[in-house]
Amino acid sequence: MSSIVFFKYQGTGNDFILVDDRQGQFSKKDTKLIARLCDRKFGIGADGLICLQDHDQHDFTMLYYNADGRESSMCGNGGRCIVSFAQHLGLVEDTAIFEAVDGIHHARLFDNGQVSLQMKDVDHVNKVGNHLFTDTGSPHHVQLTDNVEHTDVVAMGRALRHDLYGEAGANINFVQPVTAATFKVRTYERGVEDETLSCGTGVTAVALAMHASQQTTAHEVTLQTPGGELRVEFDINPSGGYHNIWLTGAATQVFTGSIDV
Ligand SMILES: N[C@@H](CCC[C@H](N)C(=O)O)C(=O)O
Repeated sequence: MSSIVFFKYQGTGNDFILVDDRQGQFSKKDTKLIARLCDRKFGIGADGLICLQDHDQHDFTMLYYNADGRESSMCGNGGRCIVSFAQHLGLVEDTAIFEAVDGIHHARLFDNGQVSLQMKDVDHVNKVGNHLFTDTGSPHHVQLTDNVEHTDVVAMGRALRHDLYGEAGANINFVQPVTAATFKVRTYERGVEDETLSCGTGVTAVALAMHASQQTTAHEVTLQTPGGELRVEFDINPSGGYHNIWLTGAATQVFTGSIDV
């Protein structure tokens, strides 16, 4: 039997197991192991697992795995958490540059525990029937609803995730406008196959989709999720699309430990 040292983080309630894999010893191909570590009854419990690895030019590399144990696309809240973890390890001070599956990310850390993460540029927000779709590092369906609190996010999310997007799936966001620049959001995440308390790439998609569909004219949007508040700022490309997109919110270490495997 061996043991794994881990660090548990959460970013607006989206929770992750962080592993310092600079020695390259973690079994990254072991889907069953990662799923078991993320299991809330048989493991540590988390929406995903993130490995921090060395990078030859930048501060570190981020590898992201969903709770089902499979490597996936970008995780915005996880990106904010790994930046905070890198500061904890002494790898960065108040800024960071790292590589993730969707490219290079810049980040800023603030004394109040907030972390801002620059997201990849977004060229298109597509309107399809009664919803919008965009890719902010991960694929997101965005759908307006009159009452997000009473929306059956799990049942509707699960159905749409498969019916509209097939095997690969997408994350499904339900949105309710609150003010001219504030929206309530609940997200069903593929790979977790459940609602999570917030989703960073999800609220980024919502902010851009609300702007693209004229639900807001603001370039700084507040997103209220069940796990807390996030802010998304962006600039508009003259030819369409968005750049200089920043996601900001808290990222906190919850506990550390080791687990026998
Ligand atoms: N929670 C994440 C998104 C993680 C990836 C997603 N589940 C997928 O597979 O597309 C976030 O904060 O962005």
